[in-house]
This record gives sequence, C-alpha cells and structure tokens, in this order.
Amino acid sequence: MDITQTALPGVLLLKPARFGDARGFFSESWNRKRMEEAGIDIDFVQDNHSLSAQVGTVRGLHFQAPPHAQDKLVRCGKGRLFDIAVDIRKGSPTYGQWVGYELSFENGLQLLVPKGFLHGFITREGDTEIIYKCSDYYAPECDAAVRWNDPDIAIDWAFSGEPVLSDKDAAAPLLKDFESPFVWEGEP
Ligand SMILES: Cc1cn([C@H]2C[C@H](O)[C@@H](COP(=O)(O)OP(=O)(O)O[C@H]3O[C@H](C)C(=O)[C@H](O)[C@H]3O)O2)c(=O)[nH]c1=O
Repeated sequence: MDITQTALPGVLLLKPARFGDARGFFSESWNRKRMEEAGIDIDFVQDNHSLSAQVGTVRGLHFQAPPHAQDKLVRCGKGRLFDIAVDIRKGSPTYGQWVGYELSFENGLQLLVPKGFLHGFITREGDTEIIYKCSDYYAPECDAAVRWNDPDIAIDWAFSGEPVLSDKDAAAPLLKDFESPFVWEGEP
C-alpha cells in the first residue's frame, strides 16, 4: 500500500495494491495490521455506503462533533468523485484550508479524513458509489455541516452547474458563523 502525505498534515492519500489477472483484480481495501505498521492506528467501527445517481451531486461538508467525532477512510466503489477534506481545528496553521483528490473505481485511491476535518465530495459521474469506514457510530445529535460553497474556504469543485444537494446541505452555516468544536493540539 502506498501512503502519501497531503498538504493538510493528518490527511493521507492511500493506494492499496491491486493484483490483476485475466479475471480482473484483487485488492485488500483495508488491512488493520498494514495500517498500524504505517502508523495509522484507528479502530473503525462502522462502514458507510451511499449511491449518488446524478453527476454533480454534492454531499457535505459534514462532520460529527465530539464525543462522537469520526475519522473516515473513504474510497469510491463505482464511478468517480472529487473528495474534499477541510481543517476546522481552531488554532491550526491550516484552519479553513482544504485538499481535494479524485477517487474512482479505476484509480482505487483512498482518502483518510481525520477527526477535526470536514468531509464532502462531488460526483463526477452518474451512479457513483462512495464507501467509507468510520471510527465512531452515527450520532445524529452530533451530526453537523458547513456550507459546501463557503467563500472563505473557496473549494474549487471544478463544476460549473448547479449541484444536487440535500435541503440540509443547502442550508448549512458558513464557517464564519460557526464555532468549531475542535482544537488543534499541535500535532503534525
Ligand atoms: C451519515 C449517516 C446517515 N444515516 C441516515 C440518516 C438519513 O436518514 C440518511 C441520509 O443521511 P445524510 O443525508 O446525512 O447522508 P449524507 O448526506 O450522505 O451524509 C454523509 O455525507 C458525508 C460525505 C459524510 O462524510 C458523512 O458520513 C455523512 O454526513 O441516512 C445513517 O443511518 N447513518 C449514518 O451514519
């Protein structure tokens, strides 16, 4: 498995090995021991899987607040998406900054989005499926969002149309109108 640091310390891009043959390929999409050997010791407890039918569907920018904050390990099971992480840890040198990577069935890339970061994506193909591991269970009372097109974050979604959004996401607050529950603890 190849692991690459991103411009946001803690947010990692992973590429598990694929073993191809005449039938197709085999890949270990997650292996706890391999992750621990790479210094990523996260106890994932829930797998999520969503299908977005239309190209230009945006889901995000979401997080769960403490005590149920979640680390996420994200991959694309079908289609193609642009996956985003945004640092919202108060005091962080990269507060409000984002990174984005295209994850697709073809490239097999995965993004590790730690606690303290917003997560969201836009689909780049119809019928795109996202599959991701979470380090805490769903806690609706801790579920929260920041507006996908927040001008202070200024994500380049590389999409010119009107996105498909849930009502919740369309009405999400802007970062400036929001008190992050996360504090940067000086870790890299
Ligand atoms: C997140 C979640 C949702 N649900 C139920 C609640 C709703 O009845 C339905 C759709 O939920 P929501 O509209 O919040 O789904 P997404 O917009 O895909 O939200 C996710 O999108 C971004 C990309 C994320 O990273 C989060 O995991 C999550 O916020 O699934 C559950 O039962 N369990 C869950 O863990």
